[in-house]
Amino acid sequence: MILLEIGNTRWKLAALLEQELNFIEHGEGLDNLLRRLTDYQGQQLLFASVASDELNQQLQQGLTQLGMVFVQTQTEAAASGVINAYADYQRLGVDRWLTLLAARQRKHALTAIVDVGTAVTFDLLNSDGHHLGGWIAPGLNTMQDSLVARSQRITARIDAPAEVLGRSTEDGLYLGCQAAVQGFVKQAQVKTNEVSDLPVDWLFTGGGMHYLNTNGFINYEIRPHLVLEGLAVVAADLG
Ligand SMILES: Nc1ncnc2c1ncn2[C@@H]1O[C@H](COP(=O)(O)OP(=O)(O)O)[C@@H](O)[C@H]1O
Ligand SMILES: CC(C)(COP(=O)(O)O)[C@@H](O)C(=O)NCCC(=O)O
Ligand SMILES: [K+]
Repeated sequence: MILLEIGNTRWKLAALLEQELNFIEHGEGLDNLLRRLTDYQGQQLLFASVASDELNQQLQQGLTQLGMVFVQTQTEAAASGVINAYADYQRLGVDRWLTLLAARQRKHALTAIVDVGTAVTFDLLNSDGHHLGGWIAPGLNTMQDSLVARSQRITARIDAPAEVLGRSTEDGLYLGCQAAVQGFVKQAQVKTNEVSDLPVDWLFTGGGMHYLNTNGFINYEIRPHLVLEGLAVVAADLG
């Protein structure tokens, strides 16, 4: 079965073969995705998307044209040993939901999940499988973009400067936004330690995960494909 995650910036594709997850590729844009999927014509596909209904419809049309049998998975109130914290459970992003399902399979312990993508999110899952809730903030590029859009004299750079303090607008903006992401993660650690005295397992995922400074985190893992791992859990339940 083919697994697909549609994030706000990138799609990620994997193949599930006898319960083993094999990452294929990530990319941007629906056209590129559908072109890539021509290699998998006629296969079964399970996908999750945080994109607009319009884009999801275009995707579904494209999948039908490729002869693919597809299922779109959505956030649930409870599944696979995880209980969603939201009163309005469907509003929890399906990518966040899937990271919770993946975390629960891994270990029954207090687990903190940080996804560093278009948004930066933090979610806590306790050892009973209760999702305790979480935080959402703009990610690095989203923060840069918002200041570029809302000011007159600010421009952004894409790649990381080799400095600690910016001596240009672009460097200062990048470094400041990066510090804000890092501060979000540090504050998540402070709050988590307030919630529980127990040791906490940290799972970091998302496009920016490799750039996080993990000093001060003891039990942590970088899991690049945690959302896809969650899709594999759903796939196993589908049978
Ligand atoms: N050094 C970094 N620090 C924080 N975030 C980063 C960094 N590099 C890239 N990113 C973010 O990663 C995002 C892409 O990651 P991804 O997990 O694929 O996002 P999404 O799931 O939202 O599509 C980009 O939008 C970018 O903001
Ligand atoms: C918070 C998100 C924007 C993160 O998206 P991403 O950065 O992974 O593209 C997404 O999970 C979402 O649209 N969530 C719905 C709101 C919520 O989770 O409460
Ligand atoms: K994501």
